[in-house]
Amino acid sequence: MSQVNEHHHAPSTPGKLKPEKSPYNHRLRIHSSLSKLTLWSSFFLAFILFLFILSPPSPSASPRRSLGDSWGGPHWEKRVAKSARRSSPSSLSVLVTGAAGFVGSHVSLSLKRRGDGVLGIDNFNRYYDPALKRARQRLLDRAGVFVVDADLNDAALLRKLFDVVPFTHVMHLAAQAGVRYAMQNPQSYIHSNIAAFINLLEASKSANPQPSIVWASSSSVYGLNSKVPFSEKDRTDQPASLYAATKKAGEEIAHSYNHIYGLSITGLRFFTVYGPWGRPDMAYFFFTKDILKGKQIAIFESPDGGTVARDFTYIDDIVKGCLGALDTAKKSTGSGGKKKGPAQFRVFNLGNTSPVPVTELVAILEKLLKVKAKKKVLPMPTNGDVKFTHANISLAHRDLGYRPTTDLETGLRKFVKWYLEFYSKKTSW
Ligand SMILES: O=C(O)[C@H]1O[C@H](OP(=O)(O)OP(=O)(O)OC[C@H]2O[C@@H](n3ccc(=O)[nH]c3=O)[C@H](O)[C@@H]2O)[C@H](O)[C@@H](O)[C@@H]1O
Repeated sequence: MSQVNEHHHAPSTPGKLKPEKSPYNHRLRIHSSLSKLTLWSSFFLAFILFLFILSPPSPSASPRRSLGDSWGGPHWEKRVAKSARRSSPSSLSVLVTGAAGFVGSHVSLSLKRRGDGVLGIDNFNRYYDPALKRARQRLLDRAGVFVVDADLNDAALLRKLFDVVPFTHVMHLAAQAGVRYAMQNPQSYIHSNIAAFINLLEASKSANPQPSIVWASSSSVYGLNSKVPFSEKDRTDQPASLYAATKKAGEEIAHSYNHIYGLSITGLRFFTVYGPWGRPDMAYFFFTKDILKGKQIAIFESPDGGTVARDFTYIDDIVKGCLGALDTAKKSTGSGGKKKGPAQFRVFNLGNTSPVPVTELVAILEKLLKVKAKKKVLPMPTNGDVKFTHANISLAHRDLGYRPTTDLETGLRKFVKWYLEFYSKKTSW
């Protein structure tokens, strides 16, 4: 989820519907009956509004935002608490940010399935089709995960959530993703990846108990690093995009909160995650769409004419890495907003350890879709793309038990199956 703040959560003010009094109603009867009518219809409207505010949001609610989406109130708090309730004291209670996003929805479902309490939050912004996010939300709703429709920059909301639920963990997956979009909308990266993250850390450090935090960084922090495979020890001070720079900044900000407040924080550097329910802004997704439509696709090659490759990582492997990170996270040490001792601080690569050229990705898609792609080879744009990514995952293997098992063809087969079903409209999600 990205955090473009399009929405306000001003409490509804039914009191504003007070009937107006006419100073002339003693003179003219007609005026009198008119003002009575106005009075009664105002009461009626206020009553309807009151009922509407009290009514529980329907699980099959339309993707449109409604007054019922505003947060607060006893019914809302009950829903929040219920969703976050764990099945046993040894289970986790996790606040998942970006829960209606690609990785967020998968992680939320996995946690819920194994008995953890999960509360989601997402701002449903329009970076890509919100209808897909709403479809993921419906899946979550059916599984018993409530997704609060709000922006992480809303500090009062976050305080409220931590008041209602003593979260043991925060899985922070909300972000403005995408490498190339940063040229178009730089502010959205600051809003979501910097400001929202700080807001979340502020709320977490003041919470009692302080949760342990696991969050999504990115392989893009390696930027112009040319030493392969990328190890956590390699330099990450040469970002090639604003997106990468904000993720790197997030890692440094996380360190300062760990140092000052004793928050336990784990950053996960994801490597080009793909799979069912994925993000339509990513190449494998829109290549599939365009190939099926017979539209030309652009395949980037590096400035020296070489292939561009990615360490594409399947969503189920990433989910296992996220759960491994949550399960091995130590407790935060602070309380009352004050550090009581040193806290855990970790960074892991979560990749597949086998880079595949984009040309190969396209060949697999052509095979699975049984359609020849109309390809055009173009020089890689200079707006943030890097030539090559390749993860060294020995640290994640050692500490999280992380071991990816899905190769690109197997994973893309699952993606294509989902894609065809989802967009066939035969299944209603
Ligand atoms: O690993 C990561 O850290 C990042 O992975 C992806 O970024 P990227 O690998 O650039 O993914 P895509 O945008 O799907 O591009 C995949 C490959 O296709 C190439 N590409 C993209 C678009 C296009 O039209 N043609 C093309 O050849 C890109 O150069 C790249 O090599 C995600 O979009 C980021 O949010 C994430 O943080």
